[in-house]
Amino acid sequence: MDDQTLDSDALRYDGVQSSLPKERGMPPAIDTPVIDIRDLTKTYASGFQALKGVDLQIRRGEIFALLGPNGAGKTTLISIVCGIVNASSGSVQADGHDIVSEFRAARSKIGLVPQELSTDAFETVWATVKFSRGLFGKSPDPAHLERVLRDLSLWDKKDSKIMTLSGGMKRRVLIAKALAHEPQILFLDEPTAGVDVELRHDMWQMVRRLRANGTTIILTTHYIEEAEEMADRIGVINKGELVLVEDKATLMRKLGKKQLTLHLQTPLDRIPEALASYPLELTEDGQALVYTFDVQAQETGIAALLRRLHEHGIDFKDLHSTESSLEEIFVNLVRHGREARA
Ligand SMILES: Nc1ncnc2c1ncn2[C@@H]1O[C@H](COP(=O)(O)OP(=O)(O)OP(=O)(O)O)[C@@H](O)[C@H]1O
Repeated sequence: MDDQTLDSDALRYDGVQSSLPKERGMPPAIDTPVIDIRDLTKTYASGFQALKGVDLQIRRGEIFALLGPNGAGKTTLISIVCGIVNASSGSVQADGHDIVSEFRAARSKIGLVPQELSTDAFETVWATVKFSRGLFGKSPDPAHLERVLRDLSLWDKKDSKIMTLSGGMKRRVLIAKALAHEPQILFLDEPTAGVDVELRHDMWQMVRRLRANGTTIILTTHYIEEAEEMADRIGVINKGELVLVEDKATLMRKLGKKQLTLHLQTPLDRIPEALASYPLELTEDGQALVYTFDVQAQETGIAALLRRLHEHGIDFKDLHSTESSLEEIFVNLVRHGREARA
């Protein structure tokens, strides 16, 4: 380990902020990005361009969710940061270390939980996590490994061969392996794809615990629910381009729409002409009017709409409002991206 690594570890645990410049041999400021990706491109040998100039800065200690449809480039991006795939151009720094010229230092900061367990079927759980720690040149620390296995409810399986474990337990082993060398940054590639609800919640809990201890978490997911539940910030990637990066709350406020549903006293068979200028929809059974409005807008138009309804003798017996979910926001973003390119 070099001095800078030691210093930045100390800095993290003390929680001391420093803005002293790096050139003077001081550790990087705590608010410098823990992962700094600049203009990253990847063209595979087939000629396929999987990443088209991605810029992304991950903040220290955050949970960042990378969302994107199949083939968007999520795994490619993670694989480059973890040194599994070479970038075609651009640069990546992990905790101040260039992932190419300072590979070992950069990689030792990172834990990667891949989508699938490929080897180790004949190894015991204990042997495989011990081996993973050793790979990064860390001195043995059975107490740390025990903590990790206990946290993941794997302690009583420590002497079992991996091939004898259930799918969910194998997933936990992947996480234990990634945590064995105490990384500051943890990548989870589709952590809960195909796992049951209980394991998914266990994983969410574990992720929160790790974050509380200062670990930065980057997860890719197809499950919008997961991003909505877990993430501090969300990045959406589509066809190799980062379409947006935003605080989750801001994203939901900015792009979210609200809908007001008015349940009518008397069903309508169509929306009256006089209300045609309003963004109103009549439900199929004619029992309710749905009004969509922008959460951001200063004037929602609700008061005027209600007055108009009253003037036209349309009474309602009940009303309720709903907010669009992250899922709707995501689908819209990806769809609009496609339309813009078409
Ligand atoms: N070794 C390779 N050679 C050529 N093309 C590849 C290679 N690996 C990935 N690709 C292509 O690059 C694109 C991005 O793949 P990637 O695995 O990064 O997507 P993803 O967002 O992780 O998808 P998923 O959600 O399905 O896992 C896809 O079109 C894929 O077919």
